[in-house]
Amino acid sequence: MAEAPRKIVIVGAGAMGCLLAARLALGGAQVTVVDVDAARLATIAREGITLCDDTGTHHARVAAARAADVSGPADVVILMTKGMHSAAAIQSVAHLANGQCLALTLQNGLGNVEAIATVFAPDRILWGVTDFPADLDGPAQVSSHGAGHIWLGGADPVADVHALGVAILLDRNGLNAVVDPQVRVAVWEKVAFNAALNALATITGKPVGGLDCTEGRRIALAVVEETMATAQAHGVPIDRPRLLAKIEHALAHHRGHKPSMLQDRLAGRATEIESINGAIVALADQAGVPVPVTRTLADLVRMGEPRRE
Ligand SMILES: NC(=O)C1=CN([C@@H]2O[C@H](COP(=O)(O)OP(=O)(O)OC[C@H]3O[C@@H](n4cnc5c(N)ncnc54)[C@H](OP(=O)(O)O)[C@@H]3O)[C@@H](O)[C@H]2O)C=CC1
Ligand SMILES: CC(C)(CO)C(=O)C(=O)O
Repeated sequence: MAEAPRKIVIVGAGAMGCLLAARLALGGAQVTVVDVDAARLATIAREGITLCDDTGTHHARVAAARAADVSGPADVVILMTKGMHSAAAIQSVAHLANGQCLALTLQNGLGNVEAIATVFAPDRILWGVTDFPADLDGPAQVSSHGAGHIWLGGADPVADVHALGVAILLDRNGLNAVVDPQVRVAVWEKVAFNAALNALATITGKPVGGLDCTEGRRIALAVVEETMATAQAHGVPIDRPRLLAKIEHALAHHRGHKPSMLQDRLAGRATEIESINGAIVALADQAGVPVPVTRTLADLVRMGEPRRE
């Protein structure tokens, strides 16, 4: 797809979904957000989304609807729920998965592409990562401070041809997007980053800047080494200096940000621990790679999860 798509459906109108929706709508795209929270949808439909970023406060008009009420055709469906909701969320928009519609996930963790692939054909699925921080300040109010980027590509090489058009769409709306020919590596690097910082922030209750101490750095580095060994065993060559530079960037520039996993913990919601640390541990066990620190962080986060009745 050489031309940038314009009709966008964002599934999951939380912090990241609202950030993407506001930026795209402010740039002139037709954006509809979908969520399971009827009250949030009603607020967005009535008031639009308010975005506070380093350039000021912006109000974006965005359509909002329940999944079943969204009619196609759409150019792109962007999945932005938490990982444990991916399967249900993508099934809810299965009626849009026809014709030329693409699906993109910028979610953290592993397993989201597999959920999308139950609905979209392999040549329509894009994946990627973002280091934009986003915090919900109200049902339709999001803030994002500090620099951020998006890296994306085809989840399967047959989808690579569509990556440029979507990257152009995101990039021209201030979302600093590029096509990454090594997007699988980027996704794994982000998983390592989140396994270190998000889990540690959730356990300690500290925002990113609170992890910038000898102990925080020692634990984060151990998780990085373990995830690198796991990735290597699965044929994914993580770039160590680049990953460490991303962690340093977050420690320096996202100091006040509460990682999304900590936001979930503070709100009493389940976290993405299974698709981040849990997924690394499962893949490490398959390959016989020891990951004691990552496993311990996973167990500590699990101990704080809301009880399943
Ligand atoms: N926030 C951040 O700074 C960043 C987040 N990410 C990643 O982006 C993804 C989204 O995170 P974030 O925006 O923080 O998450 P949020 O929890 O803020 O938003 C997710 C939204 O999806 C909704 N949802 C749940 N199930 C469904 C469903 N079946 N259909 C439609 N909507 C549903 C949730 O509703 P309810 O609350 O009722 O469950 C919620 O409104 C995650 O993978 C996260 O790790 C990546 C980079 C930065
Ligand atoms: C914003 C960022 C990159 C840092 O923690 C993130 O991925 C998250 O909050 O989940």
